[in-house]
Amino acid sequence: MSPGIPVLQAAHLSLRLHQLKLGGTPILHPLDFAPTPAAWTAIVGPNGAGKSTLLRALCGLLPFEGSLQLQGRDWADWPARERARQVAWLGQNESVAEELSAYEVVMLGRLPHQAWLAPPSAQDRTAVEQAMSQTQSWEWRERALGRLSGGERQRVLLARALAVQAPLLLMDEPLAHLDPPHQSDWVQIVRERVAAGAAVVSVLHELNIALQAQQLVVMDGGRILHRGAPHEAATHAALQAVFQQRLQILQVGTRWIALNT
Ligand SMILES: Nc1ncnc2c1ncn2[C@@H]1O[C@H](COP(=O)(O)OP(=O)(O)OP(=O)(O)O)[C@@H](O)[C@H]1O
Repeated sequence: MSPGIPVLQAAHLSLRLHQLKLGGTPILHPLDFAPTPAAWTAIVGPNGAGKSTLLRALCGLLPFEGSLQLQGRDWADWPARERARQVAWLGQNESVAEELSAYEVVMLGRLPHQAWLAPPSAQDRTAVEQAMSQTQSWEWRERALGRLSGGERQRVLLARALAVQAPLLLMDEPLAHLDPPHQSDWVQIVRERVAAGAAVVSVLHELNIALQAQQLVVMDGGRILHRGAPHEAATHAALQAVFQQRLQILQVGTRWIALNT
């Protein structure tokens, strides 16, 4: 990564249903977005706010209007394999060949690093083992993905995203199916990635986890309504507004927590 150049920069990015061949309704109104370097950004907002659409557009999975640059270079100008080394993606309800072993699934994260048809290198195997150890999924490495529980499967898919070792990590509802201890482990993994210089962007419904991010992006109606730190009164006000004033945000020790009311 070149210093001073944003890892990802979306300018005037918008998306209408006709770009999905469905009409002309705007799903994302023109917005600018650039994840803070070496930081964790959490995107939050009510159902249908456009969070997943934004994240999917940011990693090139949806057609959009506007500009998207990865490390200062237009998204479309990147060779696909090179780009895949720069951006790791964990989607919602991803379909993956269920008969593959957990190890094989995580190794898919190394494909952008491998020469065509070449066997995995020692470096690939180390990256996979590290990622599976981090998500505590190593012990079921030989089990087929389709024979894992929802939370176990999610930890394998998280390991696949980590195994890419990309400077930008985009995750859509990464905590789905994770129990509270594994949610805390996820936060720890994100902090380690950020300490190593990565930018992490996650869409989260778990506000108490999102309030531990460095930056919150609050969305509603296909727009970004607010960006700010979790301790800022303006961030609390934006959260309360988009969630119909049905939240109380309290400080507990050094942390902020949201209570449903
Ligand atoms: N392919 C599609 N066809 C029709 N409408 C769509 C499509 N994709 C998204 N939408 C609509 O766009 C809006 C934003 O959807 P999106 O999935 O981005 O919301 P979200 O903030 O991630 O919601 P949630 O919290 O419920 O997951 C919603 O109203 C959704 O119904």
